Amino acid sequence: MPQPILTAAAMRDAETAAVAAGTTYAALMATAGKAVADTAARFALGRPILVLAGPGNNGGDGYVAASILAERGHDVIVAAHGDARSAEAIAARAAWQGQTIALADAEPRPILIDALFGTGLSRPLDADVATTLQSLVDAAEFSLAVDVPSGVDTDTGADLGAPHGLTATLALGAYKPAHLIEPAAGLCGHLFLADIGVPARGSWHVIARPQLVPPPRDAQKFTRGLVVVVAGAMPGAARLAARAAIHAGAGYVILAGADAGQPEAIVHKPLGDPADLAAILDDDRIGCVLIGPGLGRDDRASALLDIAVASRHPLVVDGDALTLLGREAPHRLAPRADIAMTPHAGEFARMFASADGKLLATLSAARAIDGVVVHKGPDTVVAAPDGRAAVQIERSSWLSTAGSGDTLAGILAARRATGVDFFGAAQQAVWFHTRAAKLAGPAFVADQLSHYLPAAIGECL
Ligand SMILES: NC(=O)C1=CN([C@@H]2O[C@H](COP(=O)(O)OP(=O)(O)OC[C@H]3O[C@@H](n4cnc5c(N)ncnc54)[C@H](OP(=O)(O)O)[C@@H]3O)[C@@H](O)[C@H]2O)[C@@H](O)CC1
Ligand SMILES: [K+]
Repeated sequence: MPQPILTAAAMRDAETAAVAAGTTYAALMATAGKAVADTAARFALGRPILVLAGPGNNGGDGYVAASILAERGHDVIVAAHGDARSAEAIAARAAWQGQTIALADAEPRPILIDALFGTGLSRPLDADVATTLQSLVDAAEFSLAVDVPSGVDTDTGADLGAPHGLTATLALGAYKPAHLIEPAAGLCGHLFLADIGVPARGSWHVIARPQLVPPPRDAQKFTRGLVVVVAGAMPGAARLAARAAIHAGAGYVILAGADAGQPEAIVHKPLGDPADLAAILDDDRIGCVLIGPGLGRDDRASALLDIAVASRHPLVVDGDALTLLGREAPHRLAPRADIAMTPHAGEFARMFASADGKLLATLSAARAIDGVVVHKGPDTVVAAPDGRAAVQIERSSWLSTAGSGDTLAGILAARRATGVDFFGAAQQAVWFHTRAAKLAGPAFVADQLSHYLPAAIGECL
């Protein structure tokens, strides 16, 4: 099973369930604190440690970690902020035998453990706390956030005054949205996950490496998956998408409305009148249609979009087609089942409201169109209308290049055409896209991405 992603409330529920099943909150805190101590010790290499301990159970984890590290012979000082509140945090603080100073008096030390606030943060950090925390992080050689960086909203990933430049974050028990959704994800540094013995389940998870099987022995090009890519005003974008589709496992790719270019295996079909598209799409062998990359935004583009929406095949809507739909997206796509769209942040904002953070906004969009929404970015979210969501954890910032989105859309169409449903196909597409980018190396051109897709697929067989 891929790793689940839990909100703060869901994590608390999981802890409550674990306690009902026989453990105690104190035992959970002991396990969490030990995980923090183990991780800090790996990187401390004997250097002096400063633990910042807040008033809640995050601070409690910090006191436990401080005690374990001191017992192991490390030089540890705790800087406390606020009185411990919960019974477990009070006990953890009482058990700490070493030096305790006030946060305001803390001097930098090479190793910093940030246990000020965790999933219980309920408002932005006070300005003086944020300033002190930032200066201690800046001066540290290695800084580790306990559970989440202090000052991020666990559920939305909003920055509520968290420090920039943390070296690492140790997620306790399960990933939370803040570990994966920007801007909080970018503030975590290296991400580690500690099992604290709390069984965590949910309908959200991180995107894992796909598991594929080769085509069956009796496979032929049409059963492997027939993709139709519709070209428009800027045919280069559709060509990139078609190339990605044929490298991503589709058996047959038709580029409607543009010269195919390379590779020759892509089949070109001319589109004189938009109505020609209806004839091309009248084919039961088609496994997926992609419309949008370089489509244009004029009347002809809109007519092509209407024909694609009216077709009976699984449909990927991307690029210009999303801008054409705008706020009308839920209405114009209402007659459709089996649909996926791939907006970047700007296209998403033109179609849907974005309150409540990226994860919830994408889930609500998926419900609105009754289809899968792939909300692209460094923190791509794939959401299904039934409430399932998957978030990218492997990343490549080199994917921020022209044609990258066209390539993703082509991969998605190919994976859907192989028979995977859109929720699964979208996760595969996001994974292959990122993996191909890593294989391509730095500063690649989007045209090159397709060539690395077969190797990425090969890693999943
Ligand atoms: N349950 C368990 O056994 C386990 C829990 N674990 C650990 O517990 C963490 C969650 O603990 P938590 O719920 O106590 O929340 P946490 O963030 O430490 O502090 C909340 C306190 O801070 C206060 N406060 C909030 N915002 C503030 C602000 N801006 N400025 C000032 N104060 C502010 C808030 O006050 P209030 O909002 O009530 O006014 C409240 O008093 C979790 O992240 C993990 O590390 C795991 O180890 C597993 C075992
Ligand atoms: K923290």
